[in-house]
This record gives sequence, C-alpha cells and structure tokens, in this order.
Amino acid sequence: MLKSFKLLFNCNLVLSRSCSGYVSRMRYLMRLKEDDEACREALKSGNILLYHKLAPLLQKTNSGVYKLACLKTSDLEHILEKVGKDKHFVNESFLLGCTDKGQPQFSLEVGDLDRRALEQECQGLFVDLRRAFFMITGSESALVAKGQALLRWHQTNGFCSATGQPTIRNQSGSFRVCPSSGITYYPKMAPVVIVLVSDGSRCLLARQAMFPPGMYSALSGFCDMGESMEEALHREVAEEVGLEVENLQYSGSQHWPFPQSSFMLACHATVNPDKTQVNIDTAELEDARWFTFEEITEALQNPPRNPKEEPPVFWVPPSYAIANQLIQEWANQQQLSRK
Ligand SMILES: NC(=O)C1=CN([C@@H]2O[C@H](COP(=O)(O)OP(=O)(O)OC[C@H]3O[C@@H](n4cnc5c(N)ncnc54)[C@H](O)[C@@H]3O)[C@@H](O)[C@H]2O)C=CC1
Ligand SMILES: [Mg+2]
Repeated sequence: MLKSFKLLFNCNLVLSRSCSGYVSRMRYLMRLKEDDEACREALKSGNILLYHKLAPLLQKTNSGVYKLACLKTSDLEHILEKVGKDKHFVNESFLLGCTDKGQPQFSLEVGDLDRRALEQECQGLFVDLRRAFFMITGSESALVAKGQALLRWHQTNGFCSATGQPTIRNQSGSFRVCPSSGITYYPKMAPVVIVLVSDGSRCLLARQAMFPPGMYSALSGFCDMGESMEEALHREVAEEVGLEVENLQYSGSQHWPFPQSSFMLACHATVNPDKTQVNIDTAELEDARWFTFEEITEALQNPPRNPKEEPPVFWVPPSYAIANQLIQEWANQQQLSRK
C-alpha cells in the first residue's frame, strides 16, 4: 500500500515537473472546480471581480483609461465590513480561471449592497457590460464577460426544473445539484451562427431596431435543435435577408454573454454578385445594406469612444465582438486583393 502510494506520489511529482505552465494551470483549475475545500482555500489568495446587478466594477488608471477592477480577497473582506456586510460573503464568489502566474480569479455579485458606497470604497465605477467592452482591453473583456455569464446562470438556475426544489451550488460554481432529484445542472451556452456575407467587393451588414443608433453588425441567429452550423447559417441568411450563400469559411468562435450566454460560431460566406438584392424580414431586422470597402475602413478606424458624444452615422461592434473580427478579416482580404 505504502509502496503504491509512494509510486503515485513520485509519478505526480514527475508529471508536475514535466508539465508546461499551461498544463499545470489547467490541472490546478480542474482541481479547484471539483474540490470544494481546495477552492475555498484558493479564494483566500485570489482576486475577485465585483458586479452590481451584473454591471462590472471598473477603475480609472493614472493615465486616464479604465481597467477591470480585480480586488484581493482580503481587501474586499475589509471593504464589505465597511459597507455593513459580513466578510464571509466573499465565499459566495464563483471561480473564473487563473492568471498566467497561477493566481485564481473569481466573480461576486453585490447587487444587494449600496452601489455608491461600494464605488467610493473601491475607487471605481459599476459600468453596463456593453459599454465596458468599449472601455477595456480584449483579454479583460473575455474575463468580465465570463464572470457576468456565470453570475447570471446561477441567478436563473436556483430551482430544479423537475422537482421545483432549490438547487445547491458547489464551491467553485461549476455546477448546481438538486438534492431531491439528484439532477446536476451545468452552465449552458446557446449556439449562435454569425456570418459576414460578401458579394466580392461589398459586405452585407444589418441592424435590429434594438441596436444603438448607427450600429450595424454581421447576420446572426440561434441554431435550431438538431441543426449543424452550416444548416443554421444557410437558413438564417435565407430567413433574414432572402439570399442563398455559398463558399462558407469558418473563422473562429467566441463566448458572448448576451442574451443568456451564446456560443458564437463565425464564418465568411459569399453570394453570386448577380443575386445581391436583399429582401429583409422586417420582424427581425430594421435594415440590411451592402457596404463598400471605403465605408467599412472608415467605420473600423472610427469606433465611438465616448458614450456621451453623438455616435458616428455608421459604426460596427467593438473590437472584442467576433462580428468586428469578421469585418476586420474581410477588410484585410479586400486590401490584399486591391494591391
Ligand atoms: N459577439 C458578436 O459579435 C455578436 C453577437 N450576437 C449575439 O447573437 C445573438 C443571436 O443573434 P440574433 O440575430 O438576435 O438571433 P436570431 O436571428 O435567432 O433572432 C433572435 C430570436 O430568436 C429566437 N430564439 C431562438 N432560440 C433562442 C435562444 N436560445 N435564446 C434566445 N432567443 C432565441 C427568439 O425569438 C429571439 O427573439 C444575439 O442575442 C447577440 O447577443 C449578435 C451579433 C454579433
Ligand atoms: Mg438574427
């Protein structure tokens, strides 16, 4: 018994020595997800992102730009006590990941506490997430989006759909379980296709009535049950603008926290340049138009910077959104083909 234990112990040592930093971090996170005690321990030396009614806390740096606020657990405990909350409230946090240096990261919803008092104590500002995407970097955006999505999922999955009984979270928040039925619920994302359609020299962008004024994006839509990505993509373009696309080219994927966590699958596609007449489904879209390379270049170079200022007449989603990536790729391709 002792011999086999020693062997196992040595194997683990060899494994951890031979593992790359990335592999070690992933193994560490895997353990935190599954081991409540280890996760509680990690929280003590972790960083926490704060959300007030799902709006993340940002802090202004000395250079005047905003960054995502990552509070040390011990500092947050102190702040909570100052605003009249028990410091053990930090244990409600959910595990998000860890930094390159192995520092665990968590998210915590503080919507029941006084927003102004917290902003003052933390020297920050709770900002609507869509607005925050224009204010922080890409890697911060991915983390803050994940944090919000996880909080929202837990807020809306507090009861078992089979028994109606309350579900209980594990310490990391990687699942909830109904003690009555034994059903385990895991956080979910809905698959969504997004496609930038080109006729060779122009690209097709559309807007929904709910978009902010002037913003146009690539065509998108939720996958139906049983559909492949390709089928969903052909169907969505046909439904929304009455066109048949060909030459699908996969570009990439992204988690998107709205409306309830989407898994975005992004592609390029083309239409026959002789068949570009759009026929809009007005129940879904307010407008859909073909944009030239010059219009796209101008929009990419002039994103709206200050939400208080009048936005440009035509603009595209922020650089973090995968729609922006598709538009960038198309513009780069056009530039190359024009040389
Ligand atoms: N990250 C990015 O660059 C972009 C992300 N998106 C996201 O993609 C999502 C889907 O795009 P839409 O064009 O609005 O989809 P859509 O064209 O399928 O229309 C939305 C409608 O689909 C129905 N629907 C079907 N399954 C649904 C589900 N699982 N959840 C919610 N509604 C469902 C509802 O009636 C809803 O009103 C948007 O909510 C948006 O957040 C959209 C464009 C760019
Ligand atoms: Mg759509």
